[in-house]
Amino acid sequence: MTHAPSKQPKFLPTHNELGVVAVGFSGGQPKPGVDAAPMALIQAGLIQQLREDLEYNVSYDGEVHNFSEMLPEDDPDYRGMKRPKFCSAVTREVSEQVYKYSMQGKLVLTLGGDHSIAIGTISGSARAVRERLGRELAVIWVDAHADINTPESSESGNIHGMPVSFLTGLAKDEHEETFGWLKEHHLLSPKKLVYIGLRDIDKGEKKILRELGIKVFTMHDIDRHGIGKVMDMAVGWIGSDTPIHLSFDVDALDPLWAPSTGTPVRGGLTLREGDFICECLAETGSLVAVDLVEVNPSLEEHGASETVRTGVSLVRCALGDTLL
Ligand SMILES: NC(=[NH2+])NCCC[C@H](N)C(=O)O
Ligand SMILES: [Mn+2]
Ligand SMILES: [Mn+2]
Repeated sequence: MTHAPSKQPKFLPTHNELGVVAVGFSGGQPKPGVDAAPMALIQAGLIQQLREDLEYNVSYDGEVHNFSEMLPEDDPDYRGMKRPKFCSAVTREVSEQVYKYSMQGKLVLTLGGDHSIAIGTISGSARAVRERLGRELAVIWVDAHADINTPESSESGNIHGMPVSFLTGLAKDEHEETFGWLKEHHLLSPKKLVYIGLRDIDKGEKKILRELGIKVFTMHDIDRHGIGKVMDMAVGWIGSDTPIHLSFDVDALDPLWAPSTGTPVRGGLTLREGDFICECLAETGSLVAVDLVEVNPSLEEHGASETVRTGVSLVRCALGDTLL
């Protein structure tokens, strides 16, 4: 295994074209405020830093999309899911935006929003990577949670706890307006998925993770092996010849570093461990997309600026800031 930073990315035609999608969406869970995260991150200087310090050529339409025009008149619970039509419509739109940037050979950064938006980001990049490169996408999902409930296994009905089940095809729906738009070319193989940081997994999710044989590095594994070894194993599992989408839920970090998030869980990653995960993935040269989700500046307000600062740091590291 080599740790040499690759200047030329493996799956992108240039090293500095970045497409940014700002998704002010909170409908995958009940707490308002997570929709304000993209603006908070941008106001903290994220995009400016990506342009000026990291020298990315950033494509960004200057808007945080809140998708209010997509709010359905009537959106009753369906199969236990809350706001199914709204989530489906928004993620479908996000999928198209990510797909377009990715087809242009740009690295895609999506700022959420709650984690349900990964239904859009990952389906868009999986499809683009298939069409542009003829390859299957791998996903590194960094989170306290597995977010792999099916509508039926979920105890909360919150769709931000379900994205991975829709993305792997474990959950499906025949109706276009409730995720039926997800087609084969949008999907991710469970063999190409690696979790890091888990520590709050629902009973039903444990069963699913075991049955699908998904690679999981829990906080216990990180304590046992150290984050360095865990990253070697994670990257080794994926292989050096596979495009990678990083989906980073800020609640993977300990609430000490990221208190302002909807479902905090104690006993998480340190800021350095989080940054290190991002650095290792930047180092692979295989990243094609990055999501940062679940920053909620209206929760634990005294910690909001710290959480935003953490988010900025994670994104900078994923985009190569700390590589020589
Ligand atoms: N993206 C998140 N923060 N997800 C938390 C999910 C919590 C719980 N497992 C649920 O399904 O409701
Ligand atoms: Mn989480
Ligand atoms: Mn999550």
